[in-house]
Amino acid sequence: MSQSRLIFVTGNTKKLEEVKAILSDGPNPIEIDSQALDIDEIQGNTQEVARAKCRRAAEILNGPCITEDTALCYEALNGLPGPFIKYFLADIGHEGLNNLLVGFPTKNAWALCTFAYSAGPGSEPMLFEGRTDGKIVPARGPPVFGWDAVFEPNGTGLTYAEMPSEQKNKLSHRYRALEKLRRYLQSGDML
Ligand SMILES: O=P(O)(O)OP(=O)(O)OP(=O)(O)OC[C@H]1O[C@@H](n2cnc3c(O)ncnc32)[C@H](O)[C@@H]1O
Ligand SMILES: [Mg+2]
Repeated sequence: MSQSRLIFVTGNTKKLEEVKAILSDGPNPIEIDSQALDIDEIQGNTQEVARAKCRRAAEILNGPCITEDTALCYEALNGLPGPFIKYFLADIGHEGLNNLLVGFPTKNAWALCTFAYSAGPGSEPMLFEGRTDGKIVPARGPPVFGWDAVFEPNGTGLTYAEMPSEQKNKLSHRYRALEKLRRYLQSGDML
């Protein structure tokens, strides 16, 4: 069994937990080291935000690394709050995230995860996106991780917060992005 290590730069311990669980699973596990750096995030679309953060992280570490950005996008709002979800969640909470959609016929939304990999300072980050479609619902389940309690992936009848972590980690936006990153890293013998 091959074993590889990679540095994941994030200030979010719940993300780190999920990334470790997903990448260490399966026949070709990738082990993660983490660095909790506080990196300024620019304004822009999800790809611009993801690239800028990874570029900066690689400069600070002076070496290869991955970073990740998560967006929650409402169909009725043409994809907003998108990459700004962190600030919406902090300021208006689960109830506010529902109230934003009062009066709109669709509660459809998608969770979008963008991993970025840089081979080191000056090396343009590569992006790996994963998307899970669902809808925004009144909060159900333990309010442990971000907006998990108000997002119900299609076909499950459960919010992310109500699912066992093994179930979320097989259908989540993060899982889908990490499958692409894993294929890239392992196909190119990057690790
Ligand atoms: O240091 P970084 O990696 O940037 O961590 P962060 O917490 O700042 O994360 P983001 O900038 O990507 O902002 C995403 C927001 O969405 C939340 N979030 C991310 N992934 C989530 C998930 O799978 N389920 C629920 N909430 C999530 C997270 O807590 C933030 O409030
Ligand atoms: Mg952040």
